[in-house]
Amino acid sequence: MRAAVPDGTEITIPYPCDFHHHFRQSTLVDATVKIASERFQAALAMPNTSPPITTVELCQEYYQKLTSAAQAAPAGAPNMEFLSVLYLTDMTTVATVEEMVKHPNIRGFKYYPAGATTNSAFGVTDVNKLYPVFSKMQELGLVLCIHSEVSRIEIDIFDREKVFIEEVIRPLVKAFPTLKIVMEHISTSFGVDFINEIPGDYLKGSITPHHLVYNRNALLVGGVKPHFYCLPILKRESHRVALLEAATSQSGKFISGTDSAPHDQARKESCCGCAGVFNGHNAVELYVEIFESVGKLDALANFFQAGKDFYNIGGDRVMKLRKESWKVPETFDFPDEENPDRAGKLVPLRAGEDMLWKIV
Ligand SMILES: NC(=O)N[C@@H](CC(=O)O)C(=O)O
Repeated sequence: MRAAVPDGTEITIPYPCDFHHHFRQSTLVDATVKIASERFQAALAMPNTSPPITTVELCQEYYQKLTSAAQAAPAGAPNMEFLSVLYLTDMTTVATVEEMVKHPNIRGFKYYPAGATTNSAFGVTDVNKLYPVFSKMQELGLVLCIHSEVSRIEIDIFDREKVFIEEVIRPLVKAFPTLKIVMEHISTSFGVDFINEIPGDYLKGSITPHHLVYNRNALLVGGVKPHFYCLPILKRESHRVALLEAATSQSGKFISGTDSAPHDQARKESCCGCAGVFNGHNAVELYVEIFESVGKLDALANFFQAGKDFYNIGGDRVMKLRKESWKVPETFDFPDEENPDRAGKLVPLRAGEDMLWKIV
């Protein structure tokens, strides 16, 4: 254990961005945007809404909705920037790539293997058919964000990232060496090793706070804890340690992406609970806390800046944080998306527990 810095210590970091955020749709948007705007200069909005954002038109409608919500938010950053990605399907065409590049907020595609996670039923079933799309993306400098897990039922849930790397990503990177790719929310040492192995600046890995702080014991020891269930699923301790070494390595290959994924409490605490951790309210503070725990506060700047450089987010805004504890609420009251007349609740990550760092 490293010596912790004393209470009251202040640090300054590049204003964080979140390169993987689920704002959801309908009644949740105002609340998720308000919370995110208190912490992030820019956020990449995930397109696995219901219905999914598969066209430029749907994307721009959603972008307007997010932007209006940020402007209406009483606190935080009214200038918060939203980056958009379209949901890649088997039907996506080269013409769509040519159209989307005309809109500066649209940065690329999100590739969900069909069946891999929440609202991924319209995702990709045959990656080879999309090679012409990737070729055009490479030519135009768009980003391919990938949920890097196979979804075949015979593959163990803890092995899905490892298998996907060999079956899909390695051939993809070989075929398109200058296509900008983000392996999102990597969860294993296999993801870390693969990203480190590929030279150049075209392949990045985003890492969530929960994969840095928790291993699968948080989910499974002492009873099943559904609020720690997410995809990719939390892995064993050696993988968490590898992720933390990667995030703090200052290599510029690993970037911030919270995967804040709110689901109503009733749907999480269920006999078939859905995947997703809600951390939009404390993600930055968690990154700081875990970097501090290994004596690597100095590496925060590289971690946050690497993603901003990759996605060309300019500006020299900074964020100050102080070592000062505060308590995370037990729940947040949110309208229920599926039944707006019902008062929904979200259970945040670290519900009822203390955080060690506070945004000044
Ligand atoms: N991470 C999750 O467990 N869930 C995400 C989808 C995703 O990013 O995989 C969601 O939309 O709920």
